[in-house]
Amino acid sequence: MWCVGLLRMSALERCEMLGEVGDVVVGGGGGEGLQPPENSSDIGSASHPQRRILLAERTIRVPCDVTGPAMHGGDGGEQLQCCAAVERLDAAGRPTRRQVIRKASVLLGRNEHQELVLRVGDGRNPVQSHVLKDFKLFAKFAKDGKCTVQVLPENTQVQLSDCPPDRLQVFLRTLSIKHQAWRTTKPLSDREKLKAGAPRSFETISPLQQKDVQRANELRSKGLSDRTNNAAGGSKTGTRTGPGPPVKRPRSDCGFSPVRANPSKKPVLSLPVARKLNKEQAAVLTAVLSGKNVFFTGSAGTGKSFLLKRIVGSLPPKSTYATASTGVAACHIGGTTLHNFAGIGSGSAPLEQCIELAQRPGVLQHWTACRHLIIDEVSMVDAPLFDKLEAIARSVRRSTEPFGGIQLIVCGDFLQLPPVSKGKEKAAFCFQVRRRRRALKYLMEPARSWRKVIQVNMELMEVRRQTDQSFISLLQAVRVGRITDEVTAKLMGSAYHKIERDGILATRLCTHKDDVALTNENKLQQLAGSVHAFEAVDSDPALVKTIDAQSPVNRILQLKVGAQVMLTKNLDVQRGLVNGARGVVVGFEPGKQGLPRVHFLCGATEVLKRERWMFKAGGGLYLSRQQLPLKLAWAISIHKSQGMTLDCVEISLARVFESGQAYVALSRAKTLEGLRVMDFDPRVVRADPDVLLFYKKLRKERLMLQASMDEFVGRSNKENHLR
Ligand SMILES: Nc1ncnc2c1ncn2[C@@H]1O[C@H](COP(=O)(O)OP(=O)(O)OP(=O)(O)O)[C@@H](O)[C@H]1O
Ligand SMILES: [Mg+2]
Repeated sequence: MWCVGLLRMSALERCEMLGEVGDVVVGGGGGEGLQPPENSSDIGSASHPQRRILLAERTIRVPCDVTGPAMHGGDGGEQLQCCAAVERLDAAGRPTRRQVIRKASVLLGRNEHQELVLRVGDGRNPVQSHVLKDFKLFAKFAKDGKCTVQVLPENTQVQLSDCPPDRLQVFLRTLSIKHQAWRTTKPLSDREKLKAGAPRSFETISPLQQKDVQRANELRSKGLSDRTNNAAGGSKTGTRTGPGPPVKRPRSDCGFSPVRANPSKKPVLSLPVARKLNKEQAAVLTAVLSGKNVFFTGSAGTGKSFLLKRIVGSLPPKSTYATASTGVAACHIGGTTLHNFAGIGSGSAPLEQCIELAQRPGVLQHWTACRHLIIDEVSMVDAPLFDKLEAIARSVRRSTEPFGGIQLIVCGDFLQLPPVSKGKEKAAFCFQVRRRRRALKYLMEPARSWRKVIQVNMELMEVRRQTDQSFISLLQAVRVGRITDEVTAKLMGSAYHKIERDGILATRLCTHKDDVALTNENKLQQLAGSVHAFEAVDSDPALVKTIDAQSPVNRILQLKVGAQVMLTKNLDVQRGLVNGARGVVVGFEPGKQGLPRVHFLCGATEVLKRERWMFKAGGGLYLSRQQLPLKLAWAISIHKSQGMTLDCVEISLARVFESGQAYVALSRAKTLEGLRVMDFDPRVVRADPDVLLFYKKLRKERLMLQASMDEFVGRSNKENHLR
């Protein structure tokens, strides 16, 4: 069965295989963790399902190993595609000669003497090989896809840039751990090498395994660490590794988490425990890496934003723009708003004017540099804006291709919040256009640009936010507006849920934002004790409005003991200190800063320090805000809660005004027990009929395609059998 074969195939072979079956090419791995695939023994078994999750247009068979591409031979941490600059340095460390390879292929391997070698090629031929014995690693900007390896005896440095960040981090981990594990073998002297007379060879390094980590750690505990433990990270000034004098302690820049609790007090290296993508998510990543324009959808909590972050980490940063329809959603994926990217203000000006705005210095650079445009929460992007962006892209990029040839990666759930309507007219979703008809007032038709641009539609089915199957089913029913008596009874019954614990009250989700501000202000005022105010430090105070629009934290945060708060950043996922975690302020530290001590529902009590958020502003500008990662959480608006996962919520649905709004509110809760609906009325639950029709059509197309594919697969299986 071809599924078994895939496990042992190279990326290229898999591309060919998939190209044959479904015309989808598997790209490089996305650095999805370093563990061997779970249940790897039964992956190839006959019972393992070949998954097809496409809604329409194409059918992708999910190769069985795409959940952890970084772990598999030929597709993991041993190679990079990026831009490389190789510089010769003089004695003072100044570059004297520089060779730039824009589309470089960088490989990690071993030569005939089993030495670690960094090989830089132009895709076809190796151009340079550097033995990594004594080198410095500058990995501070690994998260931005950049690093430098300085090879000391050669006085050469290799600068890598525009690497997919996730992949670079895996590459650096592999380099560091392999380098340390290699120290168990005594290096040959030049004389010994000559004597050995081995023919020149290069073998790509094997994927990183637990035994490599173990060996590196054993060496550390034997005291060799003084010389070697610095390969783990990097710093501004570089981290020297190799037989030099002891240097700085490692940092965690390239993804290492040196655990400091071991008895010897030495940092321990470990394989990263990155949360793996499930098969559906991995299939989407595969489709994206194949270069297709992809729309993926799925109900609330299926991990769309989680996956988008991985997609961002798997694409070259210089040409990838992560955006979302709202500032809060953009912040979840570390991106910017779509409006900000486009540089066309609100986008309501006529097309010609918008094209002019998009050609302003700084803004034009976004449009020309962009090769991959990511849009999260696309349900809130209206059709005129989408069509306009498509036309702008063609115009400013001087291309007749859809969206000017930019690869579009679009995600969202059209059964959640719709685009904001202007006036009384219902706004059109970006997959439809409004046409005036005589008999009917308006008729929605498929939008021209949506159909022209989107090549692959996929749907994530596995809900990750909730685990209780009956609650998941309840939410699915609400999503499509099918409210049974059982659903009504459960939601009405939730009004009696006691969800307060340890002084932490439920967050009220409000339909209108005025109610939010009022509730939070009043509740804070009602608390006894003095106010502690924390002012943000903004990189550019003149652009406070731009920062406010994208920041998940306010410029001024006022707290008192007893204030209900919510974490706005993932601080420690393992301990439950995640974005949306609920807590209560229990005190303030003594001293000038007076940092707040917060007790969280997960049980942890933490003193919170300022965190930094970075935002991309128009004109290629970066802005930042430093503030405590907290916001008042007596109340938040349903619109602001889109995309969030919340511990304990209280909802009043009486003033719901949008279809999908009730579903968004209810689906923020992780459990039914953590939810209290004050006044449930089945009439407030509405699913937009246009969206239901759109999804129905996509599913129908998928089923038709699947049937024809089944025929094809059945025939080819039979033929194989007969051969
Ligand atoms: N593969 C995964 N492994 C572990 N956790 C996951 C995975 N995928 C998603 N999650 C978790 O599931 C929760 C929901 O994910 P996410 O917010 O990305 O869903 P979503 O589809 O974007 O939801 P919404 O439509 O509400 O925005 C998050 O806590 C996320 O960390
Ligand atoms: Mg999301």
